[in-house]
Amino acid sequence: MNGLWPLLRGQRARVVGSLLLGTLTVLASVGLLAGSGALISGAALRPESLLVLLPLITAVRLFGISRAALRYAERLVSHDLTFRLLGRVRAEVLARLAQVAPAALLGRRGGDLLTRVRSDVDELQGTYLRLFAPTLVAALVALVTLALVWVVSPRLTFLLLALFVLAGVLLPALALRAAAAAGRVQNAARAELGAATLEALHGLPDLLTGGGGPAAERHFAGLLATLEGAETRRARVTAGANAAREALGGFGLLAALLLVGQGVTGGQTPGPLLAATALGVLASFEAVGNLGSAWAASGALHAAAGRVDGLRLLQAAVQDPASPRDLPADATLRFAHLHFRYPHHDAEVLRDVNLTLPPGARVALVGPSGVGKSTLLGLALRFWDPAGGDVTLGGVDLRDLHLADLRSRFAWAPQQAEVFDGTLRGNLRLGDAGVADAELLALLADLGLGALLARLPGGLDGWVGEYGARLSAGERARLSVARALLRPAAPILLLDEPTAHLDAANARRLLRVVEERTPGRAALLVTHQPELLGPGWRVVRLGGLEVENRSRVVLGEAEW
Ligand SMILES: Nc1ncnc2c1ncn2[C@@H]1O[C@H](COP(=O)(O)OP(=O)(O)OP(=O)(O)O)[C@@H](O)[C@H]1O
Repeated sequence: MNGLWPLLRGQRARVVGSLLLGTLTVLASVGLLAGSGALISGAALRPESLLVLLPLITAVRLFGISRAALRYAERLVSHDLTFRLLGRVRAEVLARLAQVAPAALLGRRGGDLLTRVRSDVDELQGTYLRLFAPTLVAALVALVTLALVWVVSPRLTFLLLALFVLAGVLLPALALRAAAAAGRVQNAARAELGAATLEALHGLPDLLTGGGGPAAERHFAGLLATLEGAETRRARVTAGANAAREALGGFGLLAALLLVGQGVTGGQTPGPLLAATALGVLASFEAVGNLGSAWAASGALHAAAGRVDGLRLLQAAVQDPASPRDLPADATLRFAHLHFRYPHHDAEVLRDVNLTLPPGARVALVGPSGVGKSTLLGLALRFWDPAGGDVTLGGVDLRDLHLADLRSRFAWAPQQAEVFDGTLRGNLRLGDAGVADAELLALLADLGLGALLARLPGGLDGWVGEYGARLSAGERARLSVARALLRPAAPILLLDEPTAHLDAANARRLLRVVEERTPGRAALLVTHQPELLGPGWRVVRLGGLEVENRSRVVLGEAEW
């Protein structure tokens, strides 16, 4: 349970309250059954003395009513605790993902991340309800039951202790061991199924048209068979353990009848205690029996905690400085003798790159595919830190600036334009939440998206679909540029191939809009179509045609 205890930090009052209520609920059940047994046999043995039984009648009623009230109160407290726990874990995990993105998340499978963030975190919400509460309540109930039984029959106490250990510790431990391998297979198959489903849904058109359908079907059939096999093996173990536990409870009942019965026939024990003890013992197994499922849950919870911790422990590629410097007023961006290689890669992507982007400058970055143009923009945004040389803003090293401050200086339109499943307006307002509709409409018209507005049912309220599926690639790219243009406070625009999906007329139009709408702001634009640029642009070639020479930067040459 070591890895799971920290989840409960700061919740001591609720944990203690819920444990007390849970224990009292089970003891009320034990009291109800034991009291009823004593009452019935008392009434049968001495029907004439009903008055003597009055306290017992009251106690039985009290146990009956209080059991429901206690259970209700216990559920309120424990569920409140559970939801607090879930809220905290989810917030922590999402905050961590935001800190380490994008570098630490690249290369991780989306489906696996989704399973961790959703299913594993959901699983962890059961830490208290499914593991801690039943275990601790069972221990407390067992102690109280053993103490009460000791008064009636010390011999029965020892036997009951042995049965409790068997039913609550040995049996679950054996069951857990027997089901462990199946549990591991089940977890792995579930994670793989989640990832494969997401990938298959995403790539469905490619699978259908590229003939990959049968292979994908076989993969899914294999995974489902593995999952089903593992689930069946676990279910068999659970069924066997449940049957054995019931048998132990029945054995406890028989032992109580036998041992206390001897006392009753010998005259040392009052008759009504026979039924009271036997039924009380049976009721106490309710709590001890729950230990089996608690143990079974413990495996899944530990696995989930491990996988969630895997996210919590992700190392960010860049850190916020301990004492950040103030943002400089000057927005000159400079790469000086820059070297960079991606983590876990030997080859340098950028080697001795020098480039200055003064305020208001327009620089177009060109060069062969894969030479590192997008990477350079990522370094300006400090997604990674350079391996050598430095990147400065207004003369201040980026590593000395608060990350949020630094990124507030850039308006970025990435190469893969990210469009969220929502309305056109919602997507545009990511750039500026307060921007008026009239301004949005004017910008869309400027960018040649008037036809999209007219076509999309609902106009600005029109739904763009998942990842902008209802838009063309060129429309998505222009939407992304519009978003960047709607961040007027950012003095530097980073535009990564915004014209890649546009025809020449629309591409020229987009570049003209960028120029007209960003007076005084600098722009670093990655493009493979420098011939479309106006005269205000300085073209910089990153690398030569040979990959070996790709670090050579030629500044300001009129190559086209
Ligand atoms: N996250 C990453 N991890 C490892 N290598 C990467 C990563 N991203 C890019 N690369 C590699 O770094 C090199 C530069 O990639 P980059 O995307 O910067 O090139 P580019 O010049 O923008 O290319 P293009 O013109 O095709 O968009 C490529 O060889 C690419 O394979």
